[in-house]
Amino acid sequence: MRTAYTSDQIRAAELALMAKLPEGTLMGRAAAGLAAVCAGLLTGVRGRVYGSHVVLLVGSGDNGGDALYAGARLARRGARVVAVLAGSRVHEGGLAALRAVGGRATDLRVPILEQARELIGDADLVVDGLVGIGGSGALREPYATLAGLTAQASGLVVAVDVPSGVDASTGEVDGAAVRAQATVTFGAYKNGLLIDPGARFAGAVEFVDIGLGPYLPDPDVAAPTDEDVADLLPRPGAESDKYRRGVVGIAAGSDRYTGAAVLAVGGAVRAGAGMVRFVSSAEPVRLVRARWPEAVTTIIADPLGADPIEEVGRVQAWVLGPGLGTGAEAHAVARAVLSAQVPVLVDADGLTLIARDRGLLRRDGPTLITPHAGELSRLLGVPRERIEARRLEHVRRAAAELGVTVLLKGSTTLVAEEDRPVRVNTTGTPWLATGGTGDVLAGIAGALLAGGLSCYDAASGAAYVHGLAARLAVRGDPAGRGDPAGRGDPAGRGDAAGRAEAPIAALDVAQALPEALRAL
Ligand SMILES: NC(=O)C1=CN([C@@H]2O[C@H](COP(=O)(O)OP(=O)(O)OC[C@H]3O[C@@H](n4cnc5c(N)ncnc54)[C@H](OP(=O)(O)O)[C@@H]3O)[C@@H](O)[C@H]2O)[C@@H](O)CC1
Ligand SMILES: [K+]
Repeated sequence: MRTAYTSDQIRAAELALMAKLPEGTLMGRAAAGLAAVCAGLLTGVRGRVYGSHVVLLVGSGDNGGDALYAGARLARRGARVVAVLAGSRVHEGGLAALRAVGGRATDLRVPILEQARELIGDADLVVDGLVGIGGSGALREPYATLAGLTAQASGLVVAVDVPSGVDASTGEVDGAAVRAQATVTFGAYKNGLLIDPGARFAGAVEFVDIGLGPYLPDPDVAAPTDEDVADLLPRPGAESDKYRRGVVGIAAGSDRYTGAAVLAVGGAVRAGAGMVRFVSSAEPVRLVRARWPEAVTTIIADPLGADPIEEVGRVQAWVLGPGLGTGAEAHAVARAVLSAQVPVLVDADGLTLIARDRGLLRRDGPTLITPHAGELSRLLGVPRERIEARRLEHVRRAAAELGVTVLLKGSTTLVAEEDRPVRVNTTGTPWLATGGTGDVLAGIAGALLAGGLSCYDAASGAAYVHGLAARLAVRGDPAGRGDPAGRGDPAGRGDAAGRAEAPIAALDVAQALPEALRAL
């Protein structure tokens, strides 16, 4: 599990560790790690460090100090290093170290932005040491303009600890921020490096161990890895039969919306459900039977009757909602499904129904909801843009207010449950933003719930394999990866290895699931 922390958590751990070490030790470790990463990148691009132009953007705190000491190390290897002193103060020790090895600082008599514009444009490497975990709120001037100027850099941009302008604790970006190709982070991951929009600004994250590990508390956020997900996925044993592997019921589709049902059933079948029981009206049942003969289907004879799902037989978990519709009949089906005591996943139209009738959530079994920002907006009465900008805050709020497990879909999918670290999904690709992929995800998570996983594990496991399958489908990449940042290219142009990407349809994701599961 890759764990991440808030600024306050990191600071407390640093204080405890610092108390045991001579002054300056931690900054020394941080700067050495930062310089090593920068040297490696420069060597990769130019063949050597010697003679390269390096510009340090230096704020008034220790983040600037790290940049200065790292700059001194690069200057010792022959780089031409200039520090842009942007703050009212500067880390004196760092500046002295840089000057001692021939590094320069900007002339304080000439307007800083004038000098910076030219320097940044010509640099092989810009090191962003404006603010780190001490930053709060939108960047003030001149930092904001300097951060904006890095977008015009023709060379590499490397952020120190966290890109300036990204809130390290939340990933929120309020105004200008540095967009880095790489971020060198010290001691532990910060939440903002994993959660969008901040994560998009960080580029590839390089971790430098400064010995903080034993002093860190329980994490605030955690990102499962291949091994974590492989460990939690149910695997059939010799004793398994279809019932023990888990029967998932899917109540989805309507005569008007049939595709969502086919996709949700596909997700469940391909993710390894022991059996899928599909229940709906006649037309979706006909189409599901045609596409997935594995599913056992039931046509609801009387949606408004006493128990519309009475005929369905035993299931260990339900998926409710994709394409279900939002009328009186859909509401009656939702009420019947939610009155079962097994885990229920609520998605799509099911979310519209519970937004209108919160009483549906008062139930005995565990509930997992899987909204995107728009659906969560209706559930919480908060504008969609606000949710997109503050994903961590709102996924937690939804879990607390609704008393359910929440999977918030989007560019970084988050899973929240009260009193647990928020799980962040690191697989996926921007190509997943296409109709129907959410229905496949619901089917996968339903299969995992029926297989006995908790809502928390089923949601994060499903998001992970769904994202891996999507990458496979997009790239034809047998390992489903090939991207050092572990993320798709935000511009959707291709991964770091230059493999071409192609658009995918939701069914492609379902079809790629077995290969994704094999790759784990
Ligand atoms: N502690 C450790 O053991 C280690 C810490 N390490 C490093 O220290 C970093 C933390 O250093 P830090 O605490 O000095 O804060 P930092 O991030 O440099 O920024 C503080 C200054 O920024 C300013 N400022 C704030 N918000 C702003 C805004 N919106 N817009 C503009 N300015 C803003 C504010 O300036 P002021 O307003 O006071 O002039 C404030 O003084 C950490 O990220 C890591 O890199 C490593 O060396 C490893 C060991
Ligand atoms: K920074």
